[in-house]
Amino acid sequence: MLFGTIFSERQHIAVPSWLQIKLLVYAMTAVSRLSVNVNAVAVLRNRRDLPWPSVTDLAAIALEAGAKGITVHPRPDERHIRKTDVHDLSELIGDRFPNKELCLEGYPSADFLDLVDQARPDQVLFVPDDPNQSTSDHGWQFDQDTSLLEHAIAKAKDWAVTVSLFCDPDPSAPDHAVRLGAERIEIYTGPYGACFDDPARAEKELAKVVATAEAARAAGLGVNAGHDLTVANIPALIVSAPFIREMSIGHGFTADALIHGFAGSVVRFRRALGEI
Ligand SMILES: CC(=O)[C@@H](O)[C@H](O)COP(=O)(O)O
Ligand SMILES: NCC(=O)COP(=O)(O)O
Repeated sequence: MLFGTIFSERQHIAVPSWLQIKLLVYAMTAVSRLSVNVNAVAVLRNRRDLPWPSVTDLAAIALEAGAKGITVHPRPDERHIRKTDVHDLSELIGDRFPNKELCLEGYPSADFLDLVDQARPDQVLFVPDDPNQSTSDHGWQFDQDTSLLEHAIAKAKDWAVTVSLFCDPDPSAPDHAVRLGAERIEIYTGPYGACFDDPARAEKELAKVVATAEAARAAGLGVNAGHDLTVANIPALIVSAPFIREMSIGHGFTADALIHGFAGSVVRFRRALGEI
């Protein structure tokens, strides 16, 4: 059979069998690509002046269950992740999970760069979010943001932190990221994730993400993807771009974990990624 169907709970996308075989080979040799974003755990905790649910305890469960790392996106108003969470997570990973990774996401303000300096995560994702934005919804406009990014990237490099830049699904973006000296990009997958009830549109959005991923790989960048990824929409993406190194997943992961538990959802997402 030339084509198989990548099944998901809500989406079905036909992909050639050779791509599925390629994914299997990658899966057998790769470590996990799943970085669990725990922003939503902090949202829940912050409803009360109480320390539960604990961001670090749930992060530990995810790491123990096989996630590659933890991602957080502290926002200037600390509406979910607080600076103290970042320090606690950095300590957790340093003390108990030295082979796992912490990724910090944020707009490269002086305040955020100070936090990166203090926490020294494995990776930083610079995102062009303004402080009032409810969530991330676009990548960098590279022609406008050059000097801000040059400054931030130079700092992160001094601290030996891997730099990733948040990019729209646009194949021209990776060249800008290379020119600025970034090591990776994270492709914004929100438009793809928003097509959960429209398979035809999902295929079109997926094609843009994959074209961008391929351009990034050709330019020598590591390729990450994130935003609104789910157990349902990951399989078609990973089978089309099996070289993706990391997917950071928060909202969809937490929704899934409310039903299946944090450890159970790590297994479900790793299965969607073809890793187990
Ligand atoms: C960079 C990105 O894609 C975002 O998804 C972000 O990490 C989520 O932020 P919120 O949890 O504040 O919506
Ligand atoms: N970088 C994307 C991320 O960390 C999580 O995004 P989402 O799954 O909460 O949309």
